[in-house]
Amino acid sequence: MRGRVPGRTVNGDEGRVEPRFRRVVLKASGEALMGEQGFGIDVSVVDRIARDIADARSLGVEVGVVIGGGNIFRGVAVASKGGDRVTGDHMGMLATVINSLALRTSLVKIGVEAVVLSAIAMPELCESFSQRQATSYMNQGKVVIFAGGTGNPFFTTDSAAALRAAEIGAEALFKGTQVDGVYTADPKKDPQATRYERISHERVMRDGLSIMDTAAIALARENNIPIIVFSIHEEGGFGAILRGAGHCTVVDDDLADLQKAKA
Ligand SMILES: Nc1ncnc2c1ncn2[C@@H]1O[C@H](COP(=O)(O)OP(=O)(O)O)[C@@H](O)[C@H]1O
Ligand SMILES: O=c1ccn([C@@H]2O[C@H](COP(=O)(O)OP(=O)(O)O)[C@@H](O)[C@H]2O)c(=O)[nH]1
Repeated sequence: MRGRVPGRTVNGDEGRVEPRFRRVVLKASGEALMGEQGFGIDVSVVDRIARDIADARSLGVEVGVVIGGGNIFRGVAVASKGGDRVTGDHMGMLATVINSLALRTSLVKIGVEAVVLSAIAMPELCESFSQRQATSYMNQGKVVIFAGGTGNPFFTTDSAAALRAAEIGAEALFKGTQVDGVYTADPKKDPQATRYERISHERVMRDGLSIMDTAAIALARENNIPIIVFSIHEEGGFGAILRGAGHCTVVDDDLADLQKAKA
C-alpha cells in the first residue's frame, strides 16, 4: 500500500474508482480556517473544505467531521498566562462550535445535507451529540459535524475525532493538518526531516512524533482505526486519497514493515 490508500477500479468502468473506505471521520485543523488572516474564519477556506467534503460524498463515502478551534482560541493560551485552564478549554470548545456552524453553512450552500451535533448542549444553535443520532444521520448520508470537542477540558479535538470515529464505527480517521504527513521530526523546525509513507501507531507514540496527541493515537490504535495524515491546504487532497492517489502518511498497525519514504 506504500502510503497510498488504494481505491478499486469498478469492473467494466475504468474511470470510476470505488473508495476503500465507506465511513470516515475528517479532523480539520482549526488553525487552517483562518487562511492568511492570522485569526478567525476565512470563509473562502471553509468553502473550499466544504467542496472537498462534497467531493468525498459524491464517491459515496459517509463523512463525519471534527473541526479544531485553534483559529480562535486554545485553552493553553489562557493557562500559559496564569489563567484558569478549565475556563480556557471551555472557550476553546466554544470556538469549535463557531467553526462547525461556519462549515455547516458552507456545506448547505452547495447542496450538501449537513448537521451539527455538539458535545455541549446549546439547543438554540444545534442538536446535542448522541451516538445513536449521529449514526442515524450518517446512515441517511448526511455529513455530521461533531462540535464542542469531547465536551471535556484537558482534551483536544484530535482526541474528539478519534473518539467519534470509534463511536460511529469509522473505518479511518483523516487528519487534515498543516503538513502533508508524519515526518521523522517536526518539518517546520527540522529541514532535514523526511516523511513516512506508512508507520504504525505504536512507532508514532514511541518516537514522540507529535503530529497528534498521544491520547488520540492510543484510542485509534485500540480501536484498529488507521489515521491518514494529509495537508488540509491541498485542494482536492481528501478526495484524491479516497480515490487511491494523493499525498499522505498512513498510520496503521496492520502495516507490518515500517518504511521511511522520500519526501
Ligand atoms: N513528526 C512530525 N511530523 C509532522 N508534523 C509534526 C511532527 N512533529 C510536530 N509536527 C507539527 O505538528 C503540527 C500539526 O499538529 P497540530 O498543531 O495539532 O495541528 P492541527 O492544527 O491540525 O490540530 C504540524 O504543523 C507540524 O509542524
Ligand atoms: O475535547 C476537547 C476539545 C478541545 N478543547 C479545547 O478547544 C481548543 C481547540 O481545540 P484544538 O486545540 O484541538 O484545535 P486545533 O488545534 O485542531 O485547531 C483546545 O485547545 C482546548 O482548549 C477541549 O478543552 N476539549
